[in-house]
Amino acid sequence: MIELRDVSKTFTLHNQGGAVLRVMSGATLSVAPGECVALTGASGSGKSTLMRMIYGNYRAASGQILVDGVDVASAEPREVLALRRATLGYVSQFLRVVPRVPTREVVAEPCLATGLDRAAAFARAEELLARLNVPEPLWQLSPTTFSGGEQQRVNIARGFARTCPALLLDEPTASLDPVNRAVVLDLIDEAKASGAAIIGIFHDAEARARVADREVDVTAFAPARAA
Ligand SMILES: Nc1ncnc2c1ncn2[C@@H]1O[C@H](COP(=O)(O)OP(=O)(O)OP(=O)(O)O)[C@@H](O)[C@H]1O
Repeated sequence: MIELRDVSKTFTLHNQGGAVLRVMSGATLSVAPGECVALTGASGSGKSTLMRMIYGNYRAASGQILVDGVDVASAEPREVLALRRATLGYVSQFLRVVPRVPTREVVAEPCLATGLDRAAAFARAEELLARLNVPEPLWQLSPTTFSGGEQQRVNIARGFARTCPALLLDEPTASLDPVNRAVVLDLIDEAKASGAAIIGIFHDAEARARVADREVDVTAFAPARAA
């Protein structure tokens, strides 16, 4: 479902004299449906960069990044957007809040975008908000004024609202209390059981051990130093 072939990445810092940073080369990785792979490696080794390349936020310098057969590395922006709508989900730690949109709708939106009818999309949103202990009186309000933890749980509810065949998780349990952390781990298990191919960054070692089938150390993809 997710397959990386010989992917490399360089950053060109235009505002710093055009300095070129080579951060990755030869990244090769394959994740099957129902499998969860945890990215590991020291800080700065490229875990987030790899994830952002798969989601299409960063452009790979070379190589192929196949998600459900679409090569994100060479796809047009509109193809990447279509892939995100239908196939590829991303759960980060932070919610991008759109003012005036009520929480219930923020969570239901990915389901509505895939054509689910409103009643079913809102029912799913409410189920997730309840499971993640977001108080019901808040559901009709925009999450703009919510606490950090409430916004994070709204974001997780949104990320798991629809069943994505491919799912990227960036620290999904970071700074959650034990009860909500357990809910998130259950949601990950459920996504796996429904066939999602998952790549995650989990600094929480216990969470990683519980949900990951395999670990991939991205340090192995560090570019060889020039002589
Ligand atoms: N937008 C960017 N522009 C320039 N360099 C970047 C950019 N994003 C990341 N880098 C560089 O790429 C390297 C990998 O960073 P990345 O954030 O992917 O590491 P990480 O393994 O996720 O680290 P951490 O565990 O600390 O979050 C770092 O050296 C970083 O400075």
